Amino acid sequence: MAELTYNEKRLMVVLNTIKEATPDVIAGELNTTAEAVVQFAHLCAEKGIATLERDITVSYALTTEGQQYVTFGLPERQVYASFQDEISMKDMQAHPLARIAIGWMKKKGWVTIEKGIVKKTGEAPEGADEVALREPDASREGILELVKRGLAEETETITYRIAITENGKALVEEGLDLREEIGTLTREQILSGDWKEQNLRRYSVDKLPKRIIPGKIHPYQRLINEMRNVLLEMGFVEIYGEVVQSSFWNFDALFQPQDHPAREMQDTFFLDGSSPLPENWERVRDIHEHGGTTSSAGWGGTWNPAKAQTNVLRTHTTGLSIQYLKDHPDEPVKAFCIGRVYRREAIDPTHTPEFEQLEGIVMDKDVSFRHLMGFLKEFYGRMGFENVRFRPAYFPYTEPSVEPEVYVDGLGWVELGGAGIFREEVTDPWGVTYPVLAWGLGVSRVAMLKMGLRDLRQLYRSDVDWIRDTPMMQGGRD
Ligand SMILES: N[C@@H](Cc1ccccc1)C(=O)O
Repeated sequence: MAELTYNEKRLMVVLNTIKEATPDVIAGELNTTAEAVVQFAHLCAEKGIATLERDITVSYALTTEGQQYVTFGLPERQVYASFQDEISMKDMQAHPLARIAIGWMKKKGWVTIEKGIVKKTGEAPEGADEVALREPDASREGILELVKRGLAEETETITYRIAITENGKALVEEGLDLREEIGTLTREQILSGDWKEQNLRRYSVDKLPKRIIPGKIHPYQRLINEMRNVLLEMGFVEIYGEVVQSSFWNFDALFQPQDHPAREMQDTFFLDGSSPLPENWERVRDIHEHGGTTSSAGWGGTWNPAKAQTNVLRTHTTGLSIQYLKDHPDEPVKAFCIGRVYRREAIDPTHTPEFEQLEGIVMDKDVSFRHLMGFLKEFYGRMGFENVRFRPAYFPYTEPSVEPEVYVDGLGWVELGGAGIFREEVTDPWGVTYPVLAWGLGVSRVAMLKMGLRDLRQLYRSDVDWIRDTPMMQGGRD
């Protein structure tokens, strides 16, 4: 049998003398609370040395309203007694209890009502409810009737009886070590060797504790926080922006031609509203039409301001970078943004119409493509991707453009975003003259790789088991 705790032993000693008692009585003996006694008894009962019987008794008491009727009777009885054989409804209504009484008198068959006259039927025997009003425990049927009417209330009392079993008696007869238990040792007790004399509380080291499920940050949010910290540590400032953007900032300012396929309905969520164009929008128009004051030839054709005003759910965060540059045209600029973007994608394991992007820009005198690759290597390295390489790519707003790839064990090289140096067509309208390194990446893709997910949708489901079981990432920080 498992060791008894000090408290269980004390309980057993008391039980051995009194054999059986309520928790209150034992609590008095042990100088503790009845609740504690029930708990000790429960543990002893599990060991078969005591029994714990639980008894629920239901009792009834009148409510304040019920008490008001004890002396003169229920409302229907009082009103019934207030007239002879019959009374007009109108006269009866003068009685303060008439409103409650009328329905009950009818229901109980004491009266009939015809043409505004209330007539006694001749019989109005005392009901079980009236008996219960006098003596709440006399009639169960009656008291339940009163409970229904809110005139009485039910209260449950739980009583316990604790008794000793034969095994329990035998155990106490054998003798129990009743020295007080201690759970901690002092330095003195250890030095003096006194600990050997102490009755140490036993701990079961092979028992698994109950699983504790504390609140924790969602694994995806943790990763986002981690990325944010990496960039803050690298000296970037965070920028924020609206989810709803004008086509102007989402596309035109980034030198995406107005007939670019990405601007089609099937790729972008277009909204009903529109936004006014910013100051100097004409420069963007000129760039598109003929290159404006830059060395560019532009896209040609006529640029349509109405098209640029149409609102969209942002398809990338790059529109925020260019707006930030417009407001901060002087070097140096090191800024990043983490935000949700929207694309009209069919949902499958690797595509969702909403996902997060991380975007960064660096603008300074003499920064070059090598710096861009250096920044990206540094960032990916801090995110745990040691091997990074770059493949040539195309974006309408950068030149040169690359797609960084990271090496992932088991998967090989995985594309992880886009990067490049903003074209003059993008920077010139806002008076930005130094080179701007720009890059963006899909945060959810990084999450898939880091968490080994096969299905991107897992990040957005409220799957509490997955959230609980996903460990805090290695090297992850808050
Ligand atoms: N906006 C690009 C990423 C990018 C950002 C900045 C420069 C170049 C590319 C995308 O959505 O994929």
